[in-house]
Amino acid sequence: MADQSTLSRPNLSRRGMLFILSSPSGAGKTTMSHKLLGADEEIKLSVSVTTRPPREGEVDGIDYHFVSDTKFEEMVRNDEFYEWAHVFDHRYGTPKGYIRQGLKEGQDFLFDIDWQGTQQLYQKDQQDAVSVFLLPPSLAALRSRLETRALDSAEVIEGRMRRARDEISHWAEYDYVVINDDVDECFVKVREILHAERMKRTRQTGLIPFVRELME
Ligand SMILES: Nc1ncnc2c1ncn2[C@@H]1O[C@H](COP(=O)(O)OP(=O)(O)OP(=O)(O)O)[C@@H](O)[C@H]1O
Ligand SMILES: Nc1nc2c(ncn2[C@@H]2O[C@H](COP(=O)(O)O)[C@@H](O)[C@H]2O)c(=O)[nH]1
Repeated sequence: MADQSTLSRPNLSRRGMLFILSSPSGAGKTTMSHKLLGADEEIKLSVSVTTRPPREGEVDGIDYHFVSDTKFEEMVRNDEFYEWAHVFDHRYGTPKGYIRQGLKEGQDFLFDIDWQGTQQLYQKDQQDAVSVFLLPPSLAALRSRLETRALDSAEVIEGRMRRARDEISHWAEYDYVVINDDVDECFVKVREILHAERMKRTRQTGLIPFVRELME
């Protein structure tokens, strides 16, 4: 009979992480999020609630929970958000839902949120938060990405370019900064951060049996 110890792979147990991606609009958070979610089964997207109307191709419940102003107000009154903020002309928020319980069970969550939301998450739960700021290679590249994406009106794109300076001014508040010039290279870097952070000693909550025995 096979030795049981060779059948199960020894693993450390740990708390989950709040893995945050922020950037000026158009720098590539959604692109990186989709790649991470496709490549890593251990991380789940925190689906935000927004009063912004859906863009072409966006699906309610998958990309966002799209709600009216009245519904968002009601959720604020009922204290249903982990964090929320005004971004551009709309409101966006992270529903509390299953996050606290998930973290205890070792579930990692991916957040595509702005600097205001990031600050609020750090105030609530500094130990579990890891933040990455994505920078475009230049402002010209950022504009070109928003125009090529072709999902927002010229007026909205101008508004987002005006807000870019404000968003970028918060880059130093983040744990990591990565330039998204080449998509694949940027993805490798973001994934390396995620992998390294999972192994951080301070996140570990349990020792594998032989280490525990040694420590007793
Ligand atoms: N490294 C890159 N090189 C060229 N184009 C890119 C790169 N990364 C992303 N893009 C493209 O730029 C556009 C904007 O990317 P994306 O939607 O991921 O940005 P975002 O930061 O999520 O924006 P928003 O905050 O508005 O949701 C998309 O069309 C995407 O395909
Ligand atoms: N503070 C929060 N910011 C959020 C949340 N969900 C998204 N966002 C940010 O809003 C802008 C615009 O997003 P878009 O989808 O309209 O382009 C972008 O910076 C997102 O990161 C949230 O729950 N809280």
